[in-house]
Amino acid sequence: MAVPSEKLVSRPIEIHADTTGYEDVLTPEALAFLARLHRFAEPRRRQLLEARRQRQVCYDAGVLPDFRADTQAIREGDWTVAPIPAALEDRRVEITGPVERKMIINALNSGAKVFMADFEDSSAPSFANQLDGQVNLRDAVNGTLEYRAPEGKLYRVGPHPAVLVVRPRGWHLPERHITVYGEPIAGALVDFGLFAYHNARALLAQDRGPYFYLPKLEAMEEAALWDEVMALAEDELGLAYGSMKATVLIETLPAVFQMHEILHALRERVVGLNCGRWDYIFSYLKTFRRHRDRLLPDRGQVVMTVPFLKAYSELLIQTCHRRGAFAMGGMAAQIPIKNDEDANDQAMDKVRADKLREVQAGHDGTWVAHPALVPVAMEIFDRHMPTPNQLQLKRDDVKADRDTLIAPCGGTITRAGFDNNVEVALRYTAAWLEGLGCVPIHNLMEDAATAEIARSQLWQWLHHGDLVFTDHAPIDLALFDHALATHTHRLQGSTLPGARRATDAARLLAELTHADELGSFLTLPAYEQLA
Ligand SMILES: CC(=O)SCCNC(=O)CCNC(=O)[C@H](O)C(C)(C)COP(=O)(O)OP(=O)(O)OC[C@H]1O[C@@H](n2cnc3c(N)ncnc32)[C@H](O)[C@@H]1OP(=O)(O)O
Ligand SMILES: O=CC(=O)O
Ligand SMILES: [Mg+2]
Repeated sequence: MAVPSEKLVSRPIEIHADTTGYEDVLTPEALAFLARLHRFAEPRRRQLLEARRQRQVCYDAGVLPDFRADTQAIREGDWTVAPIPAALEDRRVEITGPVERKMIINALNSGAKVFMADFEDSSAPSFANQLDGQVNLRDAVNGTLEYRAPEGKLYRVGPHPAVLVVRPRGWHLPERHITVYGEPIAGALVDFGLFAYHNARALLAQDRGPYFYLPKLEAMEEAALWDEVMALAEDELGLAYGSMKATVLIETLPAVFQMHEILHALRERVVGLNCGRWDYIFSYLKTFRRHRDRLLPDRGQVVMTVPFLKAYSELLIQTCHRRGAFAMGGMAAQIPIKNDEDANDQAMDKVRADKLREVQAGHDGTWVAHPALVPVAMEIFDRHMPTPNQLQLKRDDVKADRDTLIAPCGGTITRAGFDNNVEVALRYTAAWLEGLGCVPIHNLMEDAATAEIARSQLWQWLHHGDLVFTDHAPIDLALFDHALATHTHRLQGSTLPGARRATDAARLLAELTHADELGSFLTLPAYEQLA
């Protein structure tokens, strides 16, 4: 008798988790919709991830990223993106945050123009976090979102909520709790698909729409896959072609060389590009992991005015405005500092300076991580951007060539910078394993992207041999092991987020840092251990 194949024994779509409370989200129809998206996208998604690996092999062999020869006609062609919907015409300040119930209400009420609801950098993607997020967002769209705090305070969405834009996970992350014929479905499709299935029609009826931020793309083909997934979803849901809108984060080094191409691939639905500066720095580190001449200094020194970051943000503005798309700025990591007025003033000044640089460069809007920063950023953009956006500012003066976009970054590696990287990478990973995707550490917002920078820098500094600190002391693995043990001990004995998973996080970080190769994403091995 023939042995039944995997396809015959496993059911088309299965959930490997407790679904109590999610029955209205995980309906048979919604799951069938996810299965269709999966069957359509999965083979290509795998090819695209393989193409990323192949490109990295070339970079490791010494090849430098560059503009593509085969897409020159797109870069030089005369075309623009489709008109931008009225609800998104003024996005001067956008607040971002996890899809947690109270925070969604606070973000919608924050006075920001847009709320980017984040299933990605600020979410530890446990099944409960991602599904609770879907329930919360569905309630927000239906107008039934409320939250009663343990101390009794009732949270409700006010009369003028920010416009909702949802960020699904990147193409690389699987959702192991949902399988199709035994194969995990992409996290990106789960976050996008469930949100679209339950909310797209309702949003369009409210003069808003199914709007998305697309993270961590590395090539125009990855954008094209999103375009086709959205077109399929529109077709399945009976929506007009192009009604789903996308803003793409340019947050990888390979993608900066394909910004025209990415806009072109999504031209019927793209609204803008965004400078995802933290992942971009991480991507610079990863792309050049074998290039000793492009090591980065302490992450505190890698600010937006260093040549490679300045060139990236200005080229993004020029590219977007040439195509009629918005050029969104990024996130300053400062958050309000309680109980220290001077330190708080200094932090707010840094945010103001960052937002001033952005608006004067020609950005059409910016990001903040905390409601208290909305008026700070708003004041700068209102003063310097009297129009809803700056599409008219073409920035034809910008000349960002390949060499500037990958220019080495001067600076120093200090003991304090090394130690801070160990502490942040450990504490963030430990908090993430407990289910928290964004944590304040030393008064800075730390999320998956900033933690990736911290752990990649450690790897880079430790695997290029013979590097020394500013005081000439050698940077070596014994020092790392010692710092890791010290911070693990400290975290274990504290009441900080992550205390319960400190040992697991330390083990993971030690493995990643001692490994001969820089791992592609911290969150991939960490996901195996996420409760
Ligand atoms: C690289 C990138 O991808 S950036 C984008 C991803 N990162 C983010 O989105 C960061 C989002 N920010 C956050 O998660 C939070 O601001 C943190 C974790 C950094 C700090 O949060 P907290 O420690 O709760 O800050 P704090 O105690 O000052 O909060 C005060 C109030 O503001 C609320 N709040 C803080 N940040 C946010 C936010 N981003 N959105 C909505 N509400 C928020 C808190 O819920 C709290 O509400 P309450 O007074 O009603 O209880
Ligand atoms: O997602 C934003 C970033 O800076 O990374
Ligand atoms: Mg990012």
